[in-house]
Amino acid sequence: MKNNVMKEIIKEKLLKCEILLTEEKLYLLENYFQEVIRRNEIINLTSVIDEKEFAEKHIIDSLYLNKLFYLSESGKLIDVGTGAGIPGIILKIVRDDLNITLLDSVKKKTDFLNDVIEKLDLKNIYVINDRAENLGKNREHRENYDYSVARAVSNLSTLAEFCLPFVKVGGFFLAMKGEKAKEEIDGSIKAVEIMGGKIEDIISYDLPSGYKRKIIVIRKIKNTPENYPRRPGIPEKRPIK
Ligand SMILES: C[S@@+](CC[C@H](N)C(=O)[O-])C[C@H]1O[C@@H](n2cnc3c(N)ncnc32)[C@H](O)[C@@H]1O
Repeated sequence: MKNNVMKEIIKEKLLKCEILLTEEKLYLLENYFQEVIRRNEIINLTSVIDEKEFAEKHIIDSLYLNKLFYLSESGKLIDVGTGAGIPGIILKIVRDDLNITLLDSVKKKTDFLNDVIEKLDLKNIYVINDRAENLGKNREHRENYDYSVARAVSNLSTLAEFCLPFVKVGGFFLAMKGEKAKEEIDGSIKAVEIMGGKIEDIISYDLPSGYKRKIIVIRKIKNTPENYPRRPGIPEKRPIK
């Protein structure tokens, strides 16, 4: 079985980034990888199926969020457009204390996430099948999280409308982005402001093979106006400019 190979690959890459994990956590990460690959034959979860690439582009990238940004103990986090559970499932594996909600609009993906959570016996993690535009209006979720995160979902202007309504005033929206983050920031200033956010920091890092990544840290400084997010589809069709 390839299991141990993946565990060693993850371990070696983590060491390069000075991230130390217990054998138990490495085992869970390896099992998560196996589950994604197995289900990927039936539903399209990721185009990254090579072990080394998966370890770096998905696992290490998600763990950098935990390494570089202080996520408070027992904080509540929502991963918007989580897909196969990235970064949400990976964060949950290393952070028992965080309360994590995984949101995705595709039912096949949320079914997969529920299966994985059961198989890996993860606790304090919840899955919701809905669109961000709908859930952001729901009183139980609106301005109810310390953090919202999103990776590879949309441009930053649209993401501000998807993600900031979930965040309490004083909390953060963390956008995981690639090299072109600067251009995206320029096009999102108005949307961030309208949604009640303020760009506070841009954290840059390189993955072990040199891929350039950024975390855009947006603090929620005032409530999101009631009329946002707009109807499903509108934030993507007509991003605020
Ligand atoms: C390219 S995938 C990225 C998945 C994962 N975050 C990652 O980094 O691999 C984008 C995901 O966002 C979801 N998505 C797109 N728009 C959404 C919306 N308005 N509400 C909820 N989920 C959405 C899609 O279903 C898809 O699973």
